[in-house]
Amino acid sequence: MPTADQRELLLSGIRDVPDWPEPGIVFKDITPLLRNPAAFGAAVDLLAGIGDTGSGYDGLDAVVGIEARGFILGAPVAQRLGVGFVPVRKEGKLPSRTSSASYELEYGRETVEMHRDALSPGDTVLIVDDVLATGGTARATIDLVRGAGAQVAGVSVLMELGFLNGREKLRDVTLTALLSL
Ligand SMILES: O=P(O)(O)OC[C@H]1O[C@H](OP(=O)(O)OP(=O)(O)O)[C@H](O)[C@@H]1O
Ligand SMILES: Nc1ncnc2[nH]cnc12
Repeated sequence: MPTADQRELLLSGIRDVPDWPEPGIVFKDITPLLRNPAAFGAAVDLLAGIGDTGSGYDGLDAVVGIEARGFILGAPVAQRLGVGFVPVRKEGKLPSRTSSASYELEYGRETVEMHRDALSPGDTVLIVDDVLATGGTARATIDLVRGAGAQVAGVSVLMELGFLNGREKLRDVTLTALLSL
């Protein structure tokens, strides 16, 4: 988990954009964080479990990242931990045979897909994304991973929007949110 200084660094890179993508939504924009190498690096290390209180997730076979912002964070986390990366994509983007799961978002409905041969039974993965809001995206991803016979070591997100209670949908996994907003 972040130290007080790391928390400030991460927070300084997250910008509120009111009424985007639709009226009433306050969008948490992480592009300033990505632009700042110190903040981006801290986010990657902390999502990988590397920090004051840990030396990184052990025993993983892959990191699963969720399109699109989960790719930006998840791929370097995989590299940091020395494992491969599995993309979970929005419907119709993956070229080979897929499994799919649908869910509701704060703003609309989505389907996510994963290649059927991306994971093997018995694999253990860490799921990475930027935001946990209603929890629908993470829930669907967990279900895809488990549907492949793999295990979820944890779900790590940069921030959790506590007022949306996404955590309630993820009671059966270890959820790590670097920030609760
Ligand atoms: O907890 P939930 O309510 O499911 O919401 C969280 C998801 O919403 C955002 O993705 P979005 O679908 O907006 O896609 P993007 O990363 O392509 O912008 C965010 O990156 C998470 O994946
Ligand atoms: N308010 C929000 N800001 C950024 N990403 C999100 N994903 C779902 N809700 C979001």
